[in-house]
Amino acid sequence: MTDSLIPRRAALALLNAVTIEHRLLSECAALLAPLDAPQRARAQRLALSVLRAAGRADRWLKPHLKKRPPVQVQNALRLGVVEIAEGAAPHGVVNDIVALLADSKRTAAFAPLANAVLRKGADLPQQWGKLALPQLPEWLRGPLREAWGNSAINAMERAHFRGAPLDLTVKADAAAWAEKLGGLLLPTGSVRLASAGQVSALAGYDTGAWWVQDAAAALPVKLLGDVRGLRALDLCAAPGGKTMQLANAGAQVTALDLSAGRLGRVAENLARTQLQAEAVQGDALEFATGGWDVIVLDAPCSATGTIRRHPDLPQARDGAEIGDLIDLQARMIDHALTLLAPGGRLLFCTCSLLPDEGEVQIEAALERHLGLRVEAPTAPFIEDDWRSPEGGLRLRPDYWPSLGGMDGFYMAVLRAS
Ligand SMILES: C[S@@+](CC[C@H](N)C(=O)[O-])C[C@H]1O[C@@H](n2cnc3c(N)ncnc32)[C@H](O)[C@@H]1O
Repeated sequence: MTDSLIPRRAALALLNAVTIEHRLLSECAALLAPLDAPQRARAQRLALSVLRAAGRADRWLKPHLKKRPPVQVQNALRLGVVEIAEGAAPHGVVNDIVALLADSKRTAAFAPLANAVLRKGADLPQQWGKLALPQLPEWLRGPLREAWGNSAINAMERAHFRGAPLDLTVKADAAAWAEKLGGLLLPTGSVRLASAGQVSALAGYDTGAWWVQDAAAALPVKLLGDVRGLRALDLCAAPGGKTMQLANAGAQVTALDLSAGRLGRVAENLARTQLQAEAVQGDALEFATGGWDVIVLDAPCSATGTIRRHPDLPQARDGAEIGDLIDLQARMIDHALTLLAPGGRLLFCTCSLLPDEGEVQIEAALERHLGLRVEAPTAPFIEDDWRSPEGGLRLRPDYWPSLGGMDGFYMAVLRAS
């Protein structure tokens, strides 16, 4: 097998797993296991590019196909179109796509069609930018349109298509690290790198000077202000981004997570960054130790705010689990409130774009709990249009367009009377 065919074959397997079996890329590690590290990275990059651009590739393909072929074939064609559009040598791409299709009984009959169609793509690099942006699937587009309106959706889709830079949360002296790594110091204190390559090869990784965390994901803990010496419970902690922020800011932290495997990642991250926290495996709904000054509830959610990093999500999921997640978030809020010390604060956040997992969740909690109030955050870097009426912050991928965007997030600090 040629060098180029191996990652292309693996990328196609990933695309089929996402679009046919509805698995997330994070659940497909086994498909990449036989590849060496550079091939694995290349296959992942290809799959991500194609998932991001699938709608645009389909638009280009449509006039060249009498009817839509089976999904495996469509995925192979998408792979070819996106690679050629992004500047790969068309001849090599076409040969490999034809070989991949010819290799399987189920798709072999389509190899000549792929050959004929992809050979028409020589001017794809020139045409690509003129084709309409890929759209989110309707299960997500509908509720988002209702919440934020059409022009916001278009802006979010543009941000999703652009993808995401690499953001770091730095333990100390972010400005110096931004300079050292050739990155940008963001207004909120995160360091942003345009293109990172291999993260573990960057300066400061081995010494634990920073960890990877989107700028939006780093914001909730910053809203808590000075937490030195406070007893802090991170109820859904893994992989530990917020635990590390709390520990680095001087809180005494307990990090809880349901998943033992994911809690292992918290331990690894703490060890690398030489930060201290007690790690506990358990269910947030059953955790009974109270008296916390601060509780962070970064609740399980639809993760729809992370689509620019995870373009597999809209295709692998269909929104069916969101009702259960909303119910779980409400029960977690109610239970967390019982664990606070008098005057303690609950920081609720989700990486969701859906108000039902953010603003509406907080409005409902305020109705259920008399005396509960939202503390409007005061940090100087907060922009006016981030504030939502109930007192929380709404972040969206289309914000900070000139800086490279941010993940979608919702956050609110609650104080019980
Ligand atoms: C959004 S992630 C948390 C990200 C983390 N706070 C960070 O900043 O790195 C949600 C986490 O909730 C955990 N989780 C889900 N259900 C849980 C439960 N009932 N109790 C505790 N943790 C739970 C998941 O295992 C997952 O690690």
